Amino acid sequence: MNNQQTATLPEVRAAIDALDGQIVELIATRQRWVEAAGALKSDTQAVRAPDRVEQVIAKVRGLAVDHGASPEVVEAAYRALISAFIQHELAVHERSLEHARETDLTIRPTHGPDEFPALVAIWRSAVRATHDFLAEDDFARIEGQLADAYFPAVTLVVAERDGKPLGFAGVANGGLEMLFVDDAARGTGVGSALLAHTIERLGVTRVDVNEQNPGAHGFYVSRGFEEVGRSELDGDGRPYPILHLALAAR
Ligand SMILES: O=C(O)C(=O)C[C@]1(C(=O)O)C=C[C@@H](O)C=C1
Repeated sequence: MNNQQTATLPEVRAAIDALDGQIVELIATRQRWVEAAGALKSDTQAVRAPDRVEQVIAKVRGLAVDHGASPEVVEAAYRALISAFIQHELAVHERSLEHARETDLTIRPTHGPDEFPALVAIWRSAVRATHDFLAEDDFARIEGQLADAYFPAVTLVVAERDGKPLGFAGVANGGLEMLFVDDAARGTGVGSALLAHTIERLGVTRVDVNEQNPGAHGFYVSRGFEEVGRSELDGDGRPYPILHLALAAR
């Protein structure tokens, strides 16, 4: 093939295919750098960096002119490219946040009665957010028994981040008797980390959930539990139906 003026259509297409190979190779290299940028940024607004997008567009329009390309084509191509890269970078950024959240969590045995007030506060915040079916006097009754009766009856582990307790779980005889996460820390991996710890280290295979708490039910089912039974009344004989879940054989 000699030049664009004398080439046949198959030759033109072969030339375009060869160039696409080079362009995609360059896009792959660009992608690695964009991923590096995503991991360095602190929030999604920084990922989107609209000022930087305009800088890049101005720069490539100038380059287009220098090289005899259409600035409009180059701008349109780059806007599409960057927009796709932003979606990709947002996903990378989110994964790196998740990883950071998981790795900076510590799960440890409780320090004992000294920290029970902090754990009761977590319970209160979690139950207020998820157990709107619970009558006020039942709430007060359970709250009053946590430190004196419920905590001492289980192996109690606490999840903390930066030294601050954010959730706890209690286990007895292979049953997960309690797992609560401070409402402010919901969705940050605390519940998942506590559950994984109690399964892997404390031998949990069973958990009971209030039927009226679909969030908790969904949480356990999505992590491998299945329903094996139902009781009309809770352990104290009150009218809060309980679903019995067990870890499905793996
Ligand atoms: O320069 C950055 O900060 C990048 O993340 C790279 C890049 C790009 O693809 O050029 C991607 C996302 C931002 O919107 C800005 C620019």
